[in-house]
Amino acid sequence: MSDAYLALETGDVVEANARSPGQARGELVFTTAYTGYEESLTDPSYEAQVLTFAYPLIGNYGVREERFESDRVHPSAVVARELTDDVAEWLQSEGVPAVDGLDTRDLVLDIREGGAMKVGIAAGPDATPEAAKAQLEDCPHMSDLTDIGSRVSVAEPEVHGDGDVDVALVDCGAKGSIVSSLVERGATVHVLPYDTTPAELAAVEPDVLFISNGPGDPANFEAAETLVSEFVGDLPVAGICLGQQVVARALGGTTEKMDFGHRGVNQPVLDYDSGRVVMTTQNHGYTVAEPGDLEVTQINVNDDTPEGLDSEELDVITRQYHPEANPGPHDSLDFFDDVLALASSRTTVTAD
Ligand SMILES: NC(=O)CC[C@H](N)C(=O)O
Repeated sequence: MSDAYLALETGDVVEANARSPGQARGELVFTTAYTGYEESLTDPSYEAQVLTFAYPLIGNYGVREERFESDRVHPSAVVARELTDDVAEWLQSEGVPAVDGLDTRDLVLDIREGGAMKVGIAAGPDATPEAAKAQLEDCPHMSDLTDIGSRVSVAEPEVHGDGDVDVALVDCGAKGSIVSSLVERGATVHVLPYDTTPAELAAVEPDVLFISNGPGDPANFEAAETLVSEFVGDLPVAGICLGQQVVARALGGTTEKMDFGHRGVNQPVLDYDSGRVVMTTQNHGYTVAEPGDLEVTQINVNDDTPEGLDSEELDVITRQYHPEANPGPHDSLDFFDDVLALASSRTTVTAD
């Protein structure tokens, strides 16, 4: 007997098994990643979304904290064909509803055809279809979550590492492995709140301004956009995922919502300069539509959307995918070397 219900925007109610009880709502998205469930579930970019795993078995190598990208689970609920007990117990302890035992192929086709949509979920002994529908009715649009940054950012600045290059990482929901990728390469990383002001940024005396990944609509990260507009040209600027979108918007570009986005660990990206295609990890539902003052240097082979933007004149480099590769292929880790090289060459030029 089913003890969980998913109410979809299509009007369908799907029955499932409750693996972690509770009620939730959010934007229903899917990832095709077959590994990396610990990293995905702790990625702050999934805040306010309900994450469906297209791969049928999730949890077959346990749950280990070393692989977490932040200190909590961010999707508001989790959907899979089959969750192992390890993952179900972890989600229960985090109070995040989870369901399995449904045909996730159908759900993924619904999302591919109808686009990312709202969902309401009710799971557990008292769950009813009506409760799931009530959750759906209360579900806001992603773009209406205007202060989503406050749910995922540090409240106070933090410093990590003790290197020669000072990176100001504006935390719009940063993954932990972005910080560690920079620290491992010899940076001091100043993790700053998403609403940092230009004066607060200047006080850090950074060598590079780096805008992190993060959840929701990039249009809702106006403070970060202001930082880029104010400091570009004076400081090298880098960004990952939401960071690329914010940087493009600050430099005269535009962003738009995609139908169902890119979420997985095998998204092919063509680099125009080298002619090489690399495999990348991705998690985004918005894309840069117009790059403004930036040049598109990399594109997604599947749909030609911009994956890398650059301005040699302004010392800007950004990536739409996740070069920190947690989880996922390590093909693009050299992005972090490129960012730090930009900062070091700037330091030398200024000293001369
Ligand atoms: N991983 C991210 O930074 C996601 C960026 C943005 N929230 C999007 O969905 O496109």
